[in-house]
Amino acid sequence: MRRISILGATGSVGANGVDLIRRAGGASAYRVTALTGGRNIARLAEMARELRAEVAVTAHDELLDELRQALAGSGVEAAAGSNALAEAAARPADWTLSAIVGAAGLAPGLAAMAQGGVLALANKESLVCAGALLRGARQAGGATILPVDSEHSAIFQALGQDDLDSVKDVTITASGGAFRDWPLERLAAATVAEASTHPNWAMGQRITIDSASMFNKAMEVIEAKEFFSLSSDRIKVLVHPESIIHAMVTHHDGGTIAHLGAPDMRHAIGYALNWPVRAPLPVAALDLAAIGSLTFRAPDERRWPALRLAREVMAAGGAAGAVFNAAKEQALDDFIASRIRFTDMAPRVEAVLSALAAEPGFGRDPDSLDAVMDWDALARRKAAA
Ligand SMILES: NC(=O)C1=CN([C@@H]2O[C@H](COP(=O)(O)OP(=O)(O)OC[C@H]3O[C@@H](n4cnc5c(N)ncnc54)[C@H](OP(=O)(O)O)[C@@H]3O)[C@@H](O)[C@H]2O)C=CC1
Ligand SMILES: CC(=O)[C@@H](O)[C@H](O)COP(=O)(O)O
Ligand SMILES: [Mn+2]
Repeated sequence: MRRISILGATGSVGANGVDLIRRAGGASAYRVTALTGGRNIARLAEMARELRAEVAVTAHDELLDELRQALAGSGVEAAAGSNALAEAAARPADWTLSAIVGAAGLAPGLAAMAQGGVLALANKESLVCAGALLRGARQAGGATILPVDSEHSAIFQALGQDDLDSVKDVTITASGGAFRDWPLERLAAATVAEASTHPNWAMGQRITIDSASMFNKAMEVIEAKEFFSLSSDRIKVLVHPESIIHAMVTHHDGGTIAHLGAPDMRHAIGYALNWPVRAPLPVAALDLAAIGSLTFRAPDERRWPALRLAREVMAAGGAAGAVFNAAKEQALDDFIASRIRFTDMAPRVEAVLSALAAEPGFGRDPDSLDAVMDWDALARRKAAA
């Protein structure tokens, strides 16, 4: 029986993964090694009981007793804290869904890679802050990384067996998020509630706000560079309000292959779960006649300065990705806590990048998890200040 683990099971991507496992037969179809979560102990315990997980882990030490009580009599081990998270991720599993939000997903993701198997990667922050480390782990441990971010899954699927040398460029689409059509002068007053709605996708709050600021797309451009080893000039962004086309691959022969689908993450997660086989999934087929038309616009960098920052990060290389991600996470925390305005986030991240560019070693790829987390901590402190 295939062994699986889901890191971040209680979140939006994680719960979609659990839904697919449940529909495939749950504990009678898969042996569930580890399920992890954060603060949502009731949900974590319920999932772990249902799927008869070997271990359930909360990231928070202080919630261990609550998790133990919720799992009493179930036979599921309970554990807590960041070390326990990495230890659970390191237990043998053939397939691990990396769906923790933020740089907190990096250490458990690397631990899962070290034990081999497939890492189905939704946690884009890992590739943004530690692309070189993940590539190294892929080579060293014999692990396979499959993309779960919808655009990267779309590129992967559109590429098929084609050689990257035949590819002129790839295009990642962006919905434009909550404020796509707002007048620019209104953006400074955008509230957290307004930024936390998405026109097409149901997702966690953080990525939803990142969609509105376009930091999500900025991260995805860097993710595409790291995942597919493409240079920045071969990765384009196109605003596509309907979120039906997720990505396109354009070849030197003039052909463009697009990947289309309903905005439902169970497609990308299920594709990675069943890869290399295409199994049926509970995802609605497209009715293009009902949709009628698909529209496109060029991205406006005045509205979305994060896109320009992504290009600068890719040009800088080295620790820039780790600094960019951490400064963005801190700026997002500050926006959510109403300490800064929506429009303050990009200038804050840009200021941190400029300030830390002068630090020794900034131009070198961080060569260990500790080195990445040192840059991460420094960037957060700078952004908070
Ligand atoms: N949502 C989506 O459709 C998509 C998401 N992604 C990416 O997937 C990842 C997950 O996103 P999403 O599911 O929306 O996020 P959610 O906020 O919905 O879920 C995040 C998960 O991570 C857990 N978590 C939060 N903080 C920590 C921490 N410090 N340590 C360990 N675990 C933690 C949460 O636990 P708890 O809730 O119990 O506190 C939850 O299980 C992100 O990297 C995102 O960018 C990519 C493409 C699409
Ligand atoms: C589902 C997914 O992959 C998200 O990253 C999505 O793409 C967000 O939508 P935006 O296009 O608005 O960033
Ligand atoms: Mn995406």
